[in-house]
Amino acid sequence: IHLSYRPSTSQLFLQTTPSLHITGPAATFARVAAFGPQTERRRVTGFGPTPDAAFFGPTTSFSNPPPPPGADQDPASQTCGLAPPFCTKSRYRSIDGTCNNLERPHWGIPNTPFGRIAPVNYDDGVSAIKTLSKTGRPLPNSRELSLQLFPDLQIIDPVWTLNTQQWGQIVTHDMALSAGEVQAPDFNPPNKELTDCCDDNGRLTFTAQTNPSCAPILIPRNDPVHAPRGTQCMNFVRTGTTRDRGCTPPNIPAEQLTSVTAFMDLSIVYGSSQTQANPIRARQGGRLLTIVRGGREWPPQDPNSTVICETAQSPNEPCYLTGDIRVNQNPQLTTLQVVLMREHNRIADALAQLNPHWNDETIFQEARRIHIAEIQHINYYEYLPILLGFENMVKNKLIYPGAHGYVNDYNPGVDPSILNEHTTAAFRHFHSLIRGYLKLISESRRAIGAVRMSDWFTRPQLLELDNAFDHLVRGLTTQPQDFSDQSFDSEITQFLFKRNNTFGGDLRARDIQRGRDHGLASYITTRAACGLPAPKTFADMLDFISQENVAALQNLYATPEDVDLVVAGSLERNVPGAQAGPTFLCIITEQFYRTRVGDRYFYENGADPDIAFTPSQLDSIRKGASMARLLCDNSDGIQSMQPRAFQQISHTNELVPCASLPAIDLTLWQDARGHF
Ligand code: HEM
Ligand SMILES: [Ca+2]
Repeated sequence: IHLSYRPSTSQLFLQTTPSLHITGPAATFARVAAFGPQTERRRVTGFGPTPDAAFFGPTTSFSNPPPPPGADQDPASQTCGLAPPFCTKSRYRSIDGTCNNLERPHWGIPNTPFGRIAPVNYDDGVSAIKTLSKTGRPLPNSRELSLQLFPDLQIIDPVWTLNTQQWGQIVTHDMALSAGEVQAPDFNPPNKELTDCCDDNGRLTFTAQTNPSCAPILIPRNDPVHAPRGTQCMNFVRTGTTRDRGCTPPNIPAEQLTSVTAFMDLSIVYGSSQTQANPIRARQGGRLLTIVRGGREWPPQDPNSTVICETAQSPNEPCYLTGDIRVNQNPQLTTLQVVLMREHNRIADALAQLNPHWNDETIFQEARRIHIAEIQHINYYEYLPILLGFENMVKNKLIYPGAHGYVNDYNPGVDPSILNEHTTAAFRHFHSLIRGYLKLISESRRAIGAVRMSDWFTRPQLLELDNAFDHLVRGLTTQPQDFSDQSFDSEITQFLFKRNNTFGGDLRARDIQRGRDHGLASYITTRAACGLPAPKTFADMLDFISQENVAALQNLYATPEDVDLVVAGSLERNVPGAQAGPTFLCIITEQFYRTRVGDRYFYENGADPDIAFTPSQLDSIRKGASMARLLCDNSDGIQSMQPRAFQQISHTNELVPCASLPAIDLTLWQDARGHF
């Protein structure tokens, strides 16, 4: 993990990157910064009274475990053999995130490992998937845990819309993609032969024995859905690691690699590499490439459509190409991706009007930069407070409400990499918010129909049928999301990617299995890493988990030390004002702190005048960026929206005409002085 963020690594980059050669005090700083999280001791502090007093106790500090012997000789393990990039200062972010951190140009880029706050936990200490209890017996089966602990209770959220749930998947896809997951159609194109550990009929294959990446989820004998049908397994392929790529010595634990930029930089729109970025640009007017059908703009067709959209009934059916391979996974996700693509082009068209002398590249980069700022603002000031609690965000310096002018909190010593605990455990808790049936809502906000999610996995054609696009957008902002609790919708626990079968996969079982695949530390160890009281017995867990759930855990696990983070984290009572328990809240808060202060291009940062927005531009982004306006501006013909679009319509959040909603004033980007 961060083990090689050490002086040796730092010297490597400093020596091979002439433009960054630093001497004197700055060099000392670079060496210290090279220790990354080890020197950057960060404190997460709590808010308000809660059942878990300790979370609100003095501090939590994240320091990484000491590097194992030999780690110091291995600077390449961080970049997995990639040559350190040569950085020149640029007004714009690179597409792949390189050189965001000028001292650590590879921080936050694709094909680097996730970070961790707690030590690895593999069966063999270095890479084998966790299967064994401390007692030596097998751990409880992932599917069994899903069935026993995460039923479909359909308890709906009284305040927040489905848009809150769905935007979460957008935020996630911007930040992480566990690499080498080749089984699901939503990820890299599958190489079926190599990765079919369990075939389409639910039978274990020969590959399951020959491919060490196979870790199929076995169907328990008492499975009410799959056992009667004779299903043996669900496919599961392990995530690619530093060891798979041969860039870690045998005594260093494997770390999973990510495929996208860690930065909140709309890599889902613009791609995480030049190879992804090139085919989606129009190379004209700074626009993204679109196809016009039915008088509306849609993303271009994925050349690999028969693989990516495998449920499509003909190769001519729409299957979109965007910056993210998962775009076609479910209709609501695709809806928001189309909104974002159109928003780029809307901004680009306005800039082109205002600045006829700008070329394609300038318009593209300026539009991208404004778009990213807008989404960062929505994420930090409108979306995240719903999940993390406003007070918590203020106290932990994730937001500065009421700030005028810049917030110069960029810290080059903070590694913006995504924490494994965040992407593999904590943020997946919000799979609990998913609703299986998506309402289609008219302009007068009446339900005119509903679609079943599992009928439309990897089939984005739905968006273009009978004006469904607007109906889906209004559905997102009208239908309540599911409550944040231990209930997971059966559309994702019994029917995930079911294709033409009656039943399908189980996302919760996959979350649990993935946690073991990634060698996540146990629930107890992770609590300790967060500075929360670590239960020693099952009874100790009663302080933050209900009696029924503790009893169920005790029934399933041989010892408290075996309890998975993914499992017990989702059983903790929510912290008041937040949508997760103390452990997940700690992890997610830490993540979004790093994502903010580890991003040199964060929109509120004004330290570098070549990068910063002008104070009036920043002011306009703060006043004009909103989820409501974003949806209004980029739907086909929606006329009205409630101002707080993550929140249900109510007498304090009534529908208003779209045109009356505040907007970013793009005339502030008119280049009168030839400045840009
Ligand atoms: C709307 C329907 C959704 C579906 C069908 C879905 C499906 C999936 C699937 C299949 C995976 C990979 C599972 C694995 O094999 O490990 C995944 C990963 C993940 N999902 Fe979801 N998801 C949905 C929504 C969400 C939402 C709303 C959130 C959070 C707010 C979320 C957060 C995550 C995260 C953090 C990961 C791990 C990403 C990575 O590291 O690769 N998902 N999801
Ligand atoms: Ca990104």
